[in-house]
Amino acid sequence: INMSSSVILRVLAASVRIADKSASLVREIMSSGELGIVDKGGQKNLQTKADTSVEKLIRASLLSLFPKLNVIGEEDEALDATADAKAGFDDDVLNKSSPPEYSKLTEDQIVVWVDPLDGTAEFTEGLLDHVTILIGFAVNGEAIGGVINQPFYNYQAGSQAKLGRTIWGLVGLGAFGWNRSEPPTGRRILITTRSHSNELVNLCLSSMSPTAVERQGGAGNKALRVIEGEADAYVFASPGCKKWDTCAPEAILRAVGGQLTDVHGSKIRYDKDIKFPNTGGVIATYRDHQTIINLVPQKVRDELKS
Ligand SMILES: Nc1ncnc2c1ncn2[C@@H]1O[C@H](COP(=O)(O)O)[C@@H](O)[C@H]1OP(=O)(O)O
Ligand SMILES: [Mg+2]
Repeated sequence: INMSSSVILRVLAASVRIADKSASLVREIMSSGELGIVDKGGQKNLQTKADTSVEKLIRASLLSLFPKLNVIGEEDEALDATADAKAGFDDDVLNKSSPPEYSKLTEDQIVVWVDPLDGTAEFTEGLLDHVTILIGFAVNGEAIGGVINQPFYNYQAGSQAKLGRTIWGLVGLGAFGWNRSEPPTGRRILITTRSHSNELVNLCLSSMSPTAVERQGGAGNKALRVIEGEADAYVFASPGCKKWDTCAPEAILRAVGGQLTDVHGSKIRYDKDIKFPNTGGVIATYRDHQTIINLVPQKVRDELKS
């Protein structure tokens, strides 16, 4: 390992590898057929064996290498000392040079937001391409870097296709592992939740005169669809999403020039002592963010305070 790389690049390089190992674990659990589904209470708020095992793996691996990181995860599992911490470092990440603003960051300044399995409801229903593993990095309350691993990418493309992919990014450096198809002008495809909908979510969507509304699981998945040009905005007028759902997606969107904010257009904060829910909802775009924000109806603004 190149110890001359900045801390943020080393943390990212390790996280890319850790996310890869996590993806193998998720695929193993899926093929075992024993998902171990637990209802955490509320609307489609599920947990499986994959959520807990992956969170343990990510937490133990990161902390063994970088003990001073602040790691916050959805499942809040106790550290598992048996998790194999030797995932290594991704060379493609280490070979980049750090943007100057982050070159002097120290471990203790980085807050890591982990969603071990985003799109759990869809995972249990076999909608496998909606599932992602999210590792996001925040500094001074801002999402600056992240990894999105899609463990079942290509699962319908035949047995020759390589299963799974990793997208990673850092603000000021860019994001890697994605492909954009430029959408036709004038189109407005909105993408939103399929398992956490309600009247307010639907009111917001219908106020935006969409060309079409797509309903898919996962915050990571929906952000990727926006980045790659399959949808024009991810719109979720509900407080159900948490910081670990949005940190990595927001950082990667920002790294490619996009935005992810609440429905008021205000930045989401990721400080280590912040409350978990994104009470102001979520809107993400690759471009023309303010155009979408301006279409949010007053009732939604009133009900979703930042
Ligand atoms: N009402 C809710 N209760 C629990 N989790 C929610 C709720 N709404 C959204 N989420 C979380 O936000 C993410 C994005 O929501 P959606 O997939 O519905 O668009 C989901 O993957 C889910 O995380 P997770 O699947 O990790 O539990
Ligand atoms: Mg999630």
